[in-house]
Amino acid sequence: MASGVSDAKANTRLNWYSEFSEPTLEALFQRTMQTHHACQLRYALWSAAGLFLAFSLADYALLGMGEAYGWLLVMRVAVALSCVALAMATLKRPALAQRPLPVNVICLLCLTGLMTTIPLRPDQIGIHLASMIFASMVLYLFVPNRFPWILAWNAYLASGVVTAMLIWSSLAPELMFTGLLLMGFVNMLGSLTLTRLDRLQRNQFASLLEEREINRQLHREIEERRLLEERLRHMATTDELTGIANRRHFFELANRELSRALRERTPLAMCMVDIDHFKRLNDRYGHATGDRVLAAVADCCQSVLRDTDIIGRYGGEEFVLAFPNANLHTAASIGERLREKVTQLTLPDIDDLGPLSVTVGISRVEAHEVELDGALLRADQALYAGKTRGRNRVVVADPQVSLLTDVKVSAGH
Ligand SMILES: Nc1nc2c(ncn2[C@@H]2O[C@H](COP(=O)(O)OP(=O)(O)OP(=O)(O)O)[C@@H](O)[C@H]2O)c(=O)[nH]1
Repeated sequence: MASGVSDAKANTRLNWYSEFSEPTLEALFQRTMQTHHACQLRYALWSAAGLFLAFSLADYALLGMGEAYGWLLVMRVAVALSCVALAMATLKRPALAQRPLPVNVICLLCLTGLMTTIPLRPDQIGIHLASMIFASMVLYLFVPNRFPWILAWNAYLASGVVTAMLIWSSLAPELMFTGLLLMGFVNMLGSLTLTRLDRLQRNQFASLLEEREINRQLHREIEERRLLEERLRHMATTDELTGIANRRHFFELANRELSRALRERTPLAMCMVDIDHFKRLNDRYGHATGDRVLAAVADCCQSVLRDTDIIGRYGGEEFVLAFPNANLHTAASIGERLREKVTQLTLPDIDDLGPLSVTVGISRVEAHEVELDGALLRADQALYAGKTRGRNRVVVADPQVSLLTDVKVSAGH
């Protein structure tokens, strides 16, 4: 995690004009800020259009209806219309707010328009200086332009206003000096404020990216841990070879069923299944084939069970099953179905496997029993009886009649 985050940090260095040094990161930042920049530019444009038009009233008051006023009015309307046009365009295409060309054309129009008022009203020095300071602050604070461009436009504004005043207004040297000092202060303050704002925004953006990266990595680690836990749980509860419950897990599930059976006074039958002559099969075909047969028999057993029945590997080639809500008769019929199915079992690529069979022992948990041991022992005894009676059969242990009864006597082999 540390390396990903430190990589992200290394990419967030800022250059002298407070943009990310990494171009792709700067592009991402610009994309993220696009709507905000477009909105900010629109406010600036609407305000500029309004101010330009509003000042035509002041022009009229000062100049009266005449040629100078006419020219001023034309200039003001032209600038205001350009501002409105760009503002409308950014509504449809917010990306325009970050394009140098449209923003700089508007800057040129507004600033030049502002300067043209000087020769037309050369005696209004105070108003010109105030307008210039106001325009300069607007450039720094409200026009979403890149810092070098903003510096360039301020330089244009300052030099233009000074030149115009030198040419058209008879400004006293000390007033000119005060004006220049004022412009210097405004530009210094504007630059500092803008770089500080830019840095703050980008640092916040970088922190957000870093936080997102940490979150992503955390999610990945949580997911990996969840998968690992799932695998461990699976390994702790499942027999690797056959995929059914291992002995410990089987008894956890079977004991839960026993508690339910005792609580609800419902029957619970137990069943032991053992593959016949498995040693012979192992000796003849090898352990690998023996393993495949074990897995196939486990699958076969599972396929005849009801949803509520439980199966586990007891050990070696022996399986243990629990049939909730099943009396001896039901359990015997499931056992018989299982035995029958195993006799039809084949392995796809082994033709001469010979007949497979299992012997099944069945018992039930008696009313007075609170543990599975007794029923398991009786199922095991029934299984043993089945083996001695010739295998490939289902034998039921019924303690009430002290009998081990074959469900159906099948030919042993
Ligand atoms: N391939 C394989 N064989 C196993 C595994 N576990 C136990 N066995 C073998 O299963 C065989 C069990 O043999 P026995 O207990 O004599 O029983 P059997 O040959 O099936 O004879 P009956 O049960 O009397 O019909 C032994 O040869 C064990 O080595 C296993 O996981 N894989």
